[in-house]
Amino acid sequence: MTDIIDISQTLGQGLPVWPGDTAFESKPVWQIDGDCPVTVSKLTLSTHSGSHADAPCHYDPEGADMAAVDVQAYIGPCLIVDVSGQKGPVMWEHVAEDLESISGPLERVLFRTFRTFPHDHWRSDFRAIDAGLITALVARGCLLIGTDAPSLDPEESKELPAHNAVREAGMAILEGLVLDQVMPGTYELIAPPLKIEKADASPVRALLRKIGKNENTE
Ligand SMILES: Nc1ccccc1C(=O)C[C@H](N)C(=O)O
Ligand SMILES: [Zn+2]
Ligand SMILES: [Zn+2]
Repeated sequence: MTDIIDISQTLGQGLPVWPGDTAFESKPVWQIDGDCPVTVSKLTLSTHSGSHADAPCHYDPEGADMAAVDVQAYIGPCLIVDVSGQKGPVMWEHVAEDLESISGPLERVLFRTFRTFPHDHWRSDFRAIDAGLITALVARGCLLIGTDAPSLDPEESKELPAHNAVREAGMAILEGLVLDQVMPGTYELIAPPLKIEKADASPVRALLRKIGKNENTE
């Protein structure tokens, strides 16, 4: 039985995207036929398509692009926390008990906010992460915050408090993860972004490897 869990959305036609953003499209430029030995396609997509990493330049005009971020943040031990039973923004008090039970540094934390991930429709009412929770995670040595929601902040937010708390701490961000089949617990995260110059985000193939004591570890 594999110890790898794929927590990535599938990028394909009809992928739900941020209202007004670029729809995902894959079109062949060459196709295998009598004269042509290969198929080569052209992808058209938003940098924030599906499961993706934000680059600092997405929310900070002076921020680094995707080619300049430290890839180490996206690989290493992580904690999966299930907050799908609560409503509204994810607050420190919702997760204090889970996190305080973990001794040592909490380098990466991924939050499951959906009971069932909306693979085929956009959910504008997704749950944001409260900026105070991010500040509390930074105090615990957190390098990366991840969520199954398409953003850390509410869809209509203009102030982006959560992204700004991340900016101040220099944390890494993963959004659009698929966590509804994952038991809470400790795993190894493997989710490096593509090295794209001038990009404000990059799709990732996000994977978890079972390592720690989880309810589902044999
Ligand atoms: N595509 C967009 C278009 C306009 C405003 C936001 C988005 C986002 O995708 C949000 C992004 N995922 C974020 O990091 O919050
Ligand atoms: Zn994003
Ligand atoms: Zn974001």
